[in-house]
Amino acid sequence: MRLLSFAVAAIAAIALVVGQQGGNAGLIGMGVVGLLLAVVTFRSPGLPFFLRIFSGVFGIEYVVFGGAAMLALVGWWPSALQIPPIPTSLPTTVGVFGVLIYAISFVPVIARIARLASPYFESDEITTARLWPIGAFSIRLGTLAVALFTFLIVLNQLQVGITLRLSYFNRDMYDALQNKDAAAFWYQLFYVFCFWAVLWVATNLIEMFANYTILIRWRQWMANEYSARWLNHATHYRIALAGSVDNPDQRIAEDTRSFVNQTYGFALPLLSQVSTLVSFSIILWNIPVAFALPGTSFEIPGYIFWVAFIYAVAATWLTHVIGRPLIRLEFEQEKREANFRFSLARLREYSEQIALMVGEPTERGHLAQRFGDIVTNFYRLVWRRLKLTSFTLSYNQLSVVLPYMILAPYYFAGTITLGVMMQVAGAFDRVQTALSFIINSYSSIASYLASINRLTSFESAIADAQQIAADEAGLRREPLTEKSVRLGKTTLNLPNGQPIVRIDGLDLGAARSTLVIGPSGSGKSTLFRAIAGIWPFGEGEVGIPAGAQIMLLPQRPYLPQGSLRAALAYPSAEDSYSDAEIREAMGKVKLAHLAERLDEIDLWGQRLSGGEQQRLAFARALLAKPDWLFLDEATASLDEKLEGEIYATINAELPDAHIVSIGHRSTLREMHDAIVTMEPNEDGTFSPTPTAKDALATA
Ligand SMILES: Nc1ncnc2c1ncn2[C@@H]1O[C@H](COP(=O)(O)OP(=O)(O)OP(=O)(O)O)[C@@H](O)[C@H]1O
Repeated sequence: MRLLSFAVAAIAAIALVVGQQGGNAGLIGMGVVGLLLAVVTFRSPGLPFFLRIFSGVFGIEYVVFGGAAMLALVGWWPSALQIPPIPTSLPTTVGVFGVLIYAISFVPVIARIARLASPYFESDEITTARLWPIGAFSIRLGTLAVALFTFLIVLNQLQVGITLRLSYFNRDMYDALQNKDAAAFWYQLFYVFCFWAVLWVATNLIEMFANYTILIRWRQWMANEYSARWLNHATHYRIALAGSVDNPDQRIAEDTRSFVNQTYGFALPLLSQVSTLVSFSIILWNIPVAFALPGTSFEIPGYIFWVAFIYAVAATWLTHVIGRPLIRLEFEQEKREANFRFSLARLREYSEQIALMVGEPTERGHLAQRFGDIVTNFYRLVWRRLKLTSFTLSYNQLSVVLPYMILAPYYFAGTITLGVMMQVAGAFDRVQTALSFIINSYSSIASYLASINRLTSFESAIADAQQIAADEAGLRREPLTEKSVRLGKTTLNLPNGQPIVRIDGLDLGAARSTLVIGPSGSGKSTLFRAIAGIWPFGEGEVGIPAGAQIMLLPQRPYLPQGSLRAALAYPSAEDSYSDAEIREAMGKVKLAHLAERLDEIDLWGQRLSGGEQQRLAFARALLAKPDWLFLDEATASLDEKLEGEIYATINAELPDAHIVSIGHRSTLREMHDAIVTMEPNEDGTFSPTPTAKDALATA
């Protein structure tokens, strides 16, 4: 912050010194200083964190660069566009300084936007772009994004220039009308207006296309990036365990979309508003109307400018006060909408179970309650928006007449012409709209900020989940050189820290097959989750044979959307196995009757019986040939005879694999070489303890 304030102060001081001497040269000087600053800050890795955080699209260098280029341009333009030079006296510097401070008040939000946006603009991925007349070419994604964005900024600035030029057309046209000068009037209309108006339309169309292109590219990248991070290292599971964020699906689908759309919908207008502000302020500043402070002969320099400035700043502040609760309300609204959608999706998923239980009335009540939540918050939102709109509407109405109220006395006294009065009214409107940009877009800013908050908290939840995984003090997975799964002194906890399983040493490699038994809720599945590496809560070490392939079959297998072949090959790709391999595996797990439907696309999770789904999971194991196979009640839906046959098949087909099962049936004991029982401890936890088969038989 200190560095930024220093930069602003430096620009202002240089403007003051050089500006006092050199008029337009002063502005060009400011521009040059700004450009230098931009070049220095441009992604220098050695810079302090505060400056580097801005090295994305909204990087401070871009803001400084944009501002500087604009000042240099304004300094140069007067001769080209007949704009009077900006006065370079002390009040001007104070004014410039004030506007910059005003802009800096947005820094904290900009910092958060930058954090979310910069990875895209720094991406090293290579992509294909198409540009007329060159055609397709390869380019770094980040470079393309920066190029497109820069192009949009330039276009945007050009549009501000055109508006500025049109304000002079406005003045000249009204003056021609007042002077009844028909030739000048038609000249203005045909030669001046037509040219600039055509250019205006053309730039808008080009901007629109470039805008949509970057929007969809950015959104695609963000959705891919968030999905990847969410799926990486079972982060999605850990986030759900920790319960730290609601509806991650909404964040990946909805919030990335609104973030990208609104970043553009907000950033580019913001930039053009700043340029508009500077250029039209110059017009206002130079209006030859004087206002002496009452009782003195001191005339306020740039009187009209100050009226517009103070009027807009005061209104912006009021809008902020009235509209601030909208941010929280918008956040809440998004959350409630997502909850409602999620309830509907769950209903669809568990449709059969609900229909069997005749749970529809309860579900209807549930849905009505969820929608009721939406409505309650919606009314709060509407009420707050009404309050805000009543203020902004009144404000906008007053803004139409205010400049005329101020200028009319000067017009009637003959100090200014009709053309000047019309131009000033236009300029006043533009300056105060630019300054009160927030006023007119507070509702959309509120939902934008809500999206930013949701994405930021999603990012930190992902980071937290990854931190737990990497936490040295927690549960660690260690690669072992020998072929064994071994746990030393280890404790497994619930997410709230309460211990559930204490292990004093457990070697699952001692026998080829081991059965884990114990009371329900004693932590058998949690033990498997810890071995699989998805349970992060606890302390100690879980030794896993290095390079070994471990497969875990749960009681309810997951069947992805798509063909039966894809379900069988999962988690490998659909075409990973030959047709013959798949059919053979199906035959071995007694699913031959489904072989003809391999390429049928269906909701297989709802089509197949529980037992068929479990056998399908065994076919997966036969195809994948893991070194270790963990079966968590994976045969619970099969009758005892079929269960015995499946175990026999697995033993025959995967003779080198270690098998560890959880199961309650006593018949399972015969199919395993060793038994581990979850024995209760005095503190309510359970400990896996090797048990002799004979002891169980006599017990
Ligand atoms: N995500 C979670 N959050 C809080 N508690 C959990 C979570 N997962 C499991 N538990 C609790 O941990 C305990 C052990 O659960 P686990 O599923 O490991 O038991 P289990 O021995 O496999 O039971 P069962 O034989 O009934 O399948 C249970 O009391 C369960 O309620």
